[in-house]
Amino acid sequence: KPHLLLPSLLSYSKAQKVLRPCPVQDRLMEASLLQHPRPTLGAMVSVKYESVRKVLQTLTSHLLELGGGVQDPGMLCCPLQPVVPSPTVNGYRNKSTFSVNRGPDGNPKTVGLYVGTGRGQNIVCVRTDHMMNIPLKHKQVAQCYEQFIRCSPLGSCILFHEGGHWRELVVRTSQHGHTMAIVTFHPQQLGQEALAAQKALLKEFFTCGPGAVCALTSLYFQESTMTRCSHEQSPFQLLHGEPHIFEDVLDLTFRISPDAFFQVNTSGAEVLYRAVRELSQAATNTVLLDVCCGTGTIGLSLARHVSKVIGVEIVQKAIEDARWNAAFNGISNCEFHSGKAEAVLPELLSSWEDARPLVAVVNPSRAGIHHRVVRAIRSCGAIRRLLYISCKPEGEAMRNFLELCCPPDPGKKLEGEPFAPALAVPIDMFPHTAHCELVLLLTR
Ligand SMILES: C[S@@+](CC[C@H](N)C(=O)[O-])C[C@H]1O[C@@H](n2cnc3c(N)ncnc32)[C@H](O)[C@@H]1O
Repeated sequence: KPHLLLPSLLSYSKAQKVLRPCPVQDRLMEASLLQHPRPTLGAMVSVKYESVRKVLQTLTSHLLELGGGVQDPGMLCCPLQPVVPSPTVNGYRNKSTFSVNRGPDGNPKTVGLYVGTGRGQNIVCVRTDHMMNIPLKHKQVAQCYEQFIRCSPLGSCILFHEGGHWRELVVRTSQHGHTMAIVTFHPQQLGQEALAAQKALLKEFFTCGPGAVCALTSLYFQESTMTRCSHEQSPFQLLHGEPHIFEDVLDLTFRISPDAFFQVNTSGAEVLYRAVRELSQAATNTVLLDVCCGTGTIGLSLARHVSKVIGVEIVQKAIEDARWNAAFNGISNCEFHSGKAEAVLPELLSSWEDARPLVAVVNPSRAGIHHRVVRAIRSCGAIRRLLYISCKPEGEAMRNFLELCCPPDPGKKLEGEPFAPALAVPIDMFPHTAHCELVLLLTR
C-alpha cells in the first residue's frame, strides 16, 4: 500500500505566501510521485545515522579550516553513538498541526498536511489517514474540523489577501487523556458580533454537535492575521474546558499552555532527558543552566540531582508553566527567567561568581541561538560542559557549533577558550520521518 512520507515535505508558511492554484490533474500527479513504498524503520534509522554523520563531517572540515582543534581530517571531530530508538514508534505525536487548503479533489476546505513544494507550486493538502506518527485522536479531531468548516458559510483562508477565515488546527493530547484543540481564524473584516457568532457555532459543534465525539477537554480559538501569533500578539481564547493540558515525564507532571513548546514525542523526550542527565555529569553541587527551557522540562527533570537550575525562555506563558510545574512537583531549587536568552544571559553570566560547576544545556528552536548568547557562554569561564540539543543540526545549529568551537576571534567578539565536540548522540525522536534529534556534547 503506498505511503506518504510527509513531514519533511511540509512547507506551511512558504505555502501560505507563495501557493498558487494549479490544475488539479497536475497536483494529483505530483502527489502520486511523492508516494513511496513504506521504508522499514531500520532503514530509516540508518538514513538518520548517515545524515548525522554528514553533519559531523561538515563540522569537522569547517573546524579544520578554522584551526579549531581538529587533528585528523579523516576522522570525525568526536565519536558518534548509534541512534537511540524511540520507545514509541506509531502514533507517538502528542501535538499535530493541520493546515487548511485545497485537497487533491480541489476542495479548498480540506484539513490535513501539505505534499509538494512551494517552489514547485504543486502543494496539495491531504488528509492524514496514512500518517503513522499521528494518533487516531488527532485524525478524528481533524476530520471533525473539516466537517465543521465544510458546513460553514465562511471560506477557508488560503492566501491572506484573498480573504477567507478558517485556518489551521492544532491538536494536543496527553497520557492523562486530555485533548486540546486550537483553531486559528483570520478575522478579515468581521466585527465583534459576527466573530462571537462563529465562536459560538464552533463551540456548539464540538460540545453538543457532531464534534462532541472528540471529547475535547479544551477548545481554543485564536484570531490571527499573521502566519503565527503569540498569546501577547493575539490571545488564545478559551471557548470550552480547561485552560491547560497536563503531561507526565519521568515521574513529573507538567502543565502546558496552548502556546508553550513541549516535545512532540513524550516517551522520546524521556529518553532525551535521561541522556542529558547522563551527559551533563550533573552532581549535587552543579548549577544547571537550561537555555530555551520551554515549560522547564529539562531543568526540572534534573533538579533533584543538582544544586540549582536556572531556566531562560522567551514565551511568557511557558515560563509561567515552568514556575507552576516546579511548585506542583515540590521542586524549590529552580529559578525561571522570562525573556530572550540574548537579553537575559549576557547580564546573568557576565557577573557570574558562583564557585559551583556550571553546566549549560541549550535547546533552541530551529533558528539556533543568537550570537550574543554564544558570546556570553564562551566568555563565562565557569561553563566547562555544554550540551547543545538540536532537531535540525544541519541548519543554524551548525553556525552555533562553529561559533562555540572556533579559536578566539576578536573581530566577531568571540572570546574565551573554545569548546571542542566530545560526543554526538542522535536520538530518534521522530520515527517515520527523516528528522533526528542530536545531542552534541561540547567541553573545554
Ligand atoms: C526546541 S524548544 C525546547 C524547549 C525545552 N527545552 C523542552 O525540551 O521542552 C525551544 C524553545 O526555545 C524557545 N525560544 C526560542 N527563541 C528563544 C530566545 N531567543 N530566547 C529564549 N527562548 C527562546 C522557544 O519558545 C521554545 O520553548
